[in-house]
Amino acid sequence: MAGKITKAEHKAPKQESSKGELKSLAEKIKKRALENKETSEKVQEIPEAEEEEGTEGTPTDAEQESEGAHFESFSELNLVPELIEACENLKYSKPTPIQAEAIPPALEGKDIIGLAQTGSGKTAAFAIPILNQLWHDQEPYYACVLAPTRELAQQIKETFDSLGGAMGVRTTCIVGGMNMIDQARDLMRKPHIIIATPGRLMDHLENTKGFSMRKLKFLVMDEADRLLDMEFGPVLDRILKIIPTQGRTTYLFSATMTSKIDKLQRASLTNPVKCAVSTKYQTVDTLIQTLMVVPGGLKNTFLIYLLNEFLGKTAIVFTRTKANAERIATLCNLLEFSATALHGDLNQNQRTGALDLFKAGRRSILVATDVAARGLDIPSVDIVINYDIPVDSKSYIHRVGRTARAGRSGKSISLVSQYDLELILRIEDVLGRKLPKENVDKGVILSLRDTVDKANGEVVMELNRRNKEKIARGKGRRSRMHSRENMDKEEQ
Ligand SMILES: Nc1ncnc2c1ncn2[C@@H]1O[C@H](COP(=O)(O)OP(=O)(O)OP(=O)(O)O)[C@@H](O)[C@H]1O
Repeated sequence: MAGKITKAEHKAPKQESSKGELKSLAEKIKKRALENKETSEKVQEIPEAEEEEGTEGTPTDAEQESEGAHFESFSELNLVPELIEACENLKYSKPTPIQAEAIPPALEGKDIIGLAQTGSGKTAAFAIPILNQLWHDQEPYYACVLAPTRELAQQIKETFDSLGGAMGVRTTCIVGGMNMIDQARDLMRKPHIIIATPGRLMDHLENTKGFSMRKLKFLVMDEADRLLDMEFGPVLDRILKIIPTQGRTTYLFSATMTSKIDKLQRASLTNPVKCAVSTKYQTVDTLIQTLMVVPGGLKNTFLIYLLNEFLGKTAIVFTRTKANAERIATLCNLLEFSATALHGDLNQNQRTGALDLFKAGRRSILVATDVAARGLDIPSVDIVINYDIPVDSKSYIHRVGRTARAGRSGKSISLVSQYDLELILRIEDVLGRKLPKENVDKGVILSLRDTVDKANGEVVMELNRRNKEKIARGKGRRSRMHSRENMDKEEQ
């Protein structure tokens, strides 16, 4: 029985189950939905979870929305022609508000603290002034961009490549989980821009002969508030000690502001210009955010119900734990919703593979931990589902920001159990409003419950079996791997 469940990221979406009742579930759900419409009065009521009245929250420490410089085109920004052309090629018709606000002072050589909503073009806002200056200087190890996750670092590299390709810019991505020797070789080719996760960069600074950032001109911290948290703080301090402060320009960017950014400002910024085009915790207007109150024991059923409602759409489902991400992705696949998992327990090839499958549209559901919460820019994402409510309100802002990017519309739905009420109240508080409740067809949900529970039971058994195998296999290897992987904080 357990052997029939196959790993989410390696199998085609249509999977055979020995259980007849699990076959073609999507069609069955539709059929049952129709049947239930006729008998909806008769169906048993789902017990309502205890609901608390939330208070209308107001954003704390809300920033004043800045006026914002207005530019109708990139040619007004006094950039080198290669960059203007690159923006045209990328179909960037005019600068976004954060770009209009941040690029002019950046071109004057100022340090920048950039705050703008998710999906508002912050990457180009810091990449363009760096590339513009690089055009004049053409020096190796010119700029370093730090990002909290490997996937985000890779994506930032791609943005630099697209914007700077015509200028002949050399970039390299230095992240955990990849071969150190290959990376050392890439570093010896003297790239202009290094995009890195902090742990692995530190590893190279300490161990790769001939590599130093003593002449670094630009340091960028993307998702700066995340980089400054407890997890990354110590390694960041070590990096900051090694690279020069004098003659270095520093940019901090994020969609969420914390006092920790101010701390870093004290530590290493010089008279920074604060470019804030959104208030603290502001989400974009094109994003519709709702919640579903989920009675005990029905979370999986509610999720499958939702995925069926949005059949044909592209969704990211966020979980709090790696185990939940793996379980939900496997459950989705067993029930014939094509899903793949992304979390820190996968090796880098599996992580890259999962993301590529999702980006290419070969999987319509990405089930991920917060490793995918920040920065990932996948325009096709229609819906974000919070299977688990994030414990941190900032995470909520970043997670839901994976949809409704660059002016597109999108939707987020949070599954709220009785244990999550406090968390969701806190989130509503920072958002400054209550999230409306999503309507559900209770009849359909009840009709799904047995099938979903049974499938989940199979999945749990199978994953337990796989885990035991993995532990048995990994005993010898673990001690060898441990010290290096410890550096890659973004894994955790
Ligand atoms: N001037 C522009 N015109 C149109 N699209 C743009 C422009 N600048 C950037 N974009 C596009 O907007 C999308 C979002 O940009 P980006 O990923 O930089 O957002 P972000 O603000 O960093 O978001 P997050 O806070 O989630 O990291 C990208 O697909 C990018 O190509």
